[in-house]
Amino acid sequence: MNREKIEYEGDAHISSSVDTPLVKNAFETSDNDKIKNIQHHFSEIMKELGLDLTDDSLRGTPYRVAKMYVKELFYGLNPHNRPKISTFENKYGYQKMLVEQNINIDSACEHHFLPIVGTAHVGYIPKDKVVGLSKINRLVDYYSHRPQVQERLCLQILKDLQQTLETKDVIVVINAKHLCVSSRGIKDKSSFTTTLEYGGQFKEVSLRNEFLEIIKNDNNTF
Ligand SMILES: Nc1nc2c(ncn2[C@@H]2O[C@H](COP(=O)(O)OP(=O)(O)OP(=O)(O)O)[C@@H](O)[C@H]2O)c(=O)[nH]1
Ligand SMILES: [Zn+2]
Repeated sequence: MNREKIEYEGDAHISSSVDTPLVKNAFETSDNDKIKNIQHHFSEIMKELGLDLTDDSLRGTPYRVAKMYVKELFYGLNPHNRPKISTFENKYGYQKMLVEQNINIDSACEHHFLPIVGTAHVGYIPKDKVVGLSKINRLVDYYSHRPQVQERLCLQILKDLQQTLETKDVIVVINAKHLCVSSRGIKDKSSFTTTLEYGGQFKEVSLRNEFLEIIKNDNNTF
């Protein structure tokens, strides 16, 4: 069996209080073994539901679901998958706000394992470092691909960017729809959830309002 030992030390870039809660040995099992184990358990769930696993359309589903969990939906649980964030010296001396808007959010609710879909908007005021634009989107994607609650997702993105950019002057807004609210339970199709977290200069109402004015045309259709 191909086992690789990976020491999980939490998200090196964020404080432990906003780490995703994981059991200590979460990364002692290789991806391949995780897929094999989840495949087994998911086929038991399907059988329990009365589904015929000899049917050619259903036969591959336990493997498909297992691979999707480990490699696609929850790849962000593995700290080795954190994107490499290249930063550059702020040679041009840009000192105003930079806003990366309408970043796609594809996440999953940790209470029901149902999708959370929406958009994130990230603003920051550079000090000595600027970041490659796409890296902000990549970081949002990484933290989204875990079982999440929206509040923690917002904080994880904020803390990581504050650490990476060496400035507290960061703001993160997420607008998202939770399928656990819209497609089951209360089945409210119209509501969505907004979270915002910020630090440094964004504690000032006027700067925060400037940011909120810039993002107000969020053309989110969910
Ligand atoms: N704060 C927060 N709550 C969330 C998030 N995603 C889902 N939830 C909520 O988690 C709660 C779980 O509540 P429970 O009462 O344990 O579960 P439930 O019986 O399925 O709840 P209902 O959805 O009301 O049927 C629900 O109210 C969800 O709406 C999130 O990102 N943040
Ligand atoms: Zn949920």
